[in-house]
Amino acid sequence: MNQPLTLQIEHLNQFYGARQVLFDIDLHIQQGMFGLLGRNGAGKTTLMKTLVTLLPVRKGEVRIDGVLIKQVNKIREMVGYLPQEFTMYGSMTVKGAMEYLALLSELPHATIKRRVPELLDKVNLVEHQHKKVKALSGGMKRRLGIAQALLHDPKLLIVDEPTAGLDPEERVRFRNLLSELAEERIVILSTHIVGDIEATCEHIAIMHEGRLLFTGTVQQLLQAAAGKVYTVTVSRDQVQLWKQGYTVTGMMMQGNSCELRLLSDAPINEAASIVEPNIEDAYMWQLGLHQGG
Ligand SMILES: Nc1ncnc2c1ncn2[C@@H]1O[C@H](COP(=O)(O)OP(=O)(O)OP(=O)(O)O)[C@@H](O)[C@H]1O
Repeated sequence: MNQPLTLQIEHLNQFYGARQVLFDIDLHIQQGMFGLLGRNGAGKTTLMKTLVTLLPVRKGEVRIDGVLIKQVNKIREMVGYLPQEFTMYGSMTVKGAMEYLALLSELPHATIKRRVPELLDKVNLVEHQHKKVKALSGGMKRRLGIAQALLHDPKLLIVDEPTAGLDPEERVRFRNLLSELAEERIVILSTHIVGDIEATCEHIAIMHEGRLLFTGTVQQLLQAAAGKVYTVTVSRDQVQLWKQGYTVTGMMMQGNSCELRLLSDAPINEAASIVEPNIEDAYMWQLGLHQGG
């Protein structure tokens, strides 16, 4: 009865007019939290919009829990979406806006009465429910965004760049909320912030220029960069030279010298030490592989 949820994306190509922006995307995602990492313009939003049926699939196949994405009405009942630029009725109260959206989603009255308070509680906004939406902080607005995306209890929740502009405390709180929600559904978190992924996702994909560069676990990503990350101390005036020769992932100035953290496929020199990759190094390593660096 309780089969694990799956999202299957096969040979997905996506276009804006004649311009192709996604190339042969193959992804199988299971229940839990999944991180989609990539620079601005990598194609993350396009993929998210495709999954929530805002863009039609012209080439390839997508199934959510076995249901083909072409069954738009069915799919819309299964997905919840918090877009990057999320705005809500600013002069309504938090509770009022939720109820209004629930009405627009044609939820039955009895369900609205039960679910709106439940969701406000889940996202920790009960004490702010009578405030106007425009008076909420950035973090609270995002949490309200999540609450509205959960109104119809979706099996797949998609959150696009949710922590941009949040302070560190709000960011942690928001990530924890997503982890909780992923206990009973698939949550896809799209971000260019490596730390968001590291803290929450076991499985990840890296996108670059419309293609998947990597899919696997965070552990596998780190493993792929093992033995490729070095630290070396150089004098300040040599820093530029080193930056031209290597991908530098960290710099720490110490008086007249500087400790560089850098990526290299081959040993550098006796003074350089190999260190454990962190996720940022590992991400940069994948980008470098793609660019032939
Ligand atoms: N409506 C559109 N029409 C034409 N091209 C578009 C459109 N939206 C996005 N693109 C292009 O598609 C590519 C992928 O953009 P997309 O927004 O999916 O990337 P992203 O990884 O989500 O980046 P960001 O975080 O900046 O939104 C980019 O080259 C972008 O310029």
